[in-house]
Amino acid sequence: MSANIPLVVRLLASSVSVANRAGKIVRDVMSKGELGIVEKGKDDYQTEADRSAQRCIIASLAAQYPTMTIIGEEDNPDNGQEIPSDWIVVEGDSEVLQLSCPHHLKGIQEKDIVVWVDPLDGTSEYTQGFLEHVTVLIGISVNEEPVAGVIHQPYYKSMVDGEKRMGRTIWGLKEAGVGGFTPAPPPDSLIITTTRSHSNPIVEKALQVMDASQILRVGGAGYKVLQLLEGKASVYVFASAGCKKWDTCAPEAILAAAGGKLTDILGNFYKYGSSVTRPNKTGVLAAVNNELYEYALSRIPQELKDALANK
Ligand SMILES: Nc1ncnc2c1ncn2[C@@H]1O[C@H](COP(=O)(O)O)[C@@H](OP(=O)(O)O)[C@H]1O
Ligand SMILES: [Mg+2]
Ligand SMILES: [Mg+2]
Ligand SMILES: [Mg+2]
Repeated sequence: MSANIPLVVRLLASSVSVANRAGKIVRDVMSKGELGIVEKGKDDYQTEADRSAQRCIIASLAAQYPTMTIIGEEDNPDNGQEIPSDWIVVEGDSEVLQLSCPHHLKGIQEKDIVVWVDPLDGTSEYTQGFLEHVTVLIGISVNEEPVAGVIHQPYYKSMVDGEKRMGRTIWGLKEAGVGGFTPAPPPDSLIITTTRSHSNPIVEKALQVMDASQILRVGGAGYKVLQLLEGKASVYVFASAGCKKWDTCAPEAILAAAGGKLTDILGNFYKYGSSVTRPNKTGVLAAVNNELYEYALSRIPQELKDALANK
């Protein structure tokens, strides 16, 4: 890769390529049928696919960007095993390498970047066979702010030049654009997307106040933001702790690159520096444009905001 291409663009190109490789690992683990499920906490699981995909992504990025901070969801996923050499991906996606870098990101160095890796978002759905909901997320933050990201969907089916293709990779770079999918306008009526497997009474209360025509309950922060980008849902509402920085970094960056917004339920942006706490304690609120976002925020009652902020 040319050293003349700005770091952020090279890193996004590397992230697209390695997310594709990680997606193949996710499919291979499922085909073998040995998921190796570990219960990390209540309603919180890890599989061999989460562990292996994370090892692939972190080893590949660390090999190319040795001084950069990379934070993955899973703790100690390697268990002392060596990484297969074909899991190390070092070439970058050629289309992304052509991107013109926003001026203010041109001088960014490895020390200014934190990469947030969710090797498999939607693990509950993966173990239950809702495979379309599963994504691989790589979020790139610069000085605490998400600026670029990748959402890879390993089980997305399409036809390319008359051939069946499995998997697709959506990317975004703030102020430069998005790719890997066809953006669509939001639906005509208000459709909310929310959690399928992590609800509670406050989550439900925040859905009721939206006065929506439909509520879609699907897995993963990545998949919910894809539904916003593709015009399948108007707003993503999750009034609960539970999501972490690796769930929202890539989706927030791509949504912002597409003109949208992702914050907590109070309307505040999360920060993504290496020392922040991992949990997104005050929930998630997101939309593909400002009008929908402001509508949704205006519907959240103060007592609900207080309930989340004071938990
Ligand atoms: N109550 C909770 N406990 C643990 N994880 C939660 C959670 N609520 C949300 N999450 C995490 O946030 C992500 C999106 O959740 P959801 O599908 O419910 O919207 C999932 O990421 P992972 O699948 O990567 O762990 C999920 O585990
Ligand atoms: Mg998890
Ligand atoms: Mg996740
Ligand atoms: Mg995960």
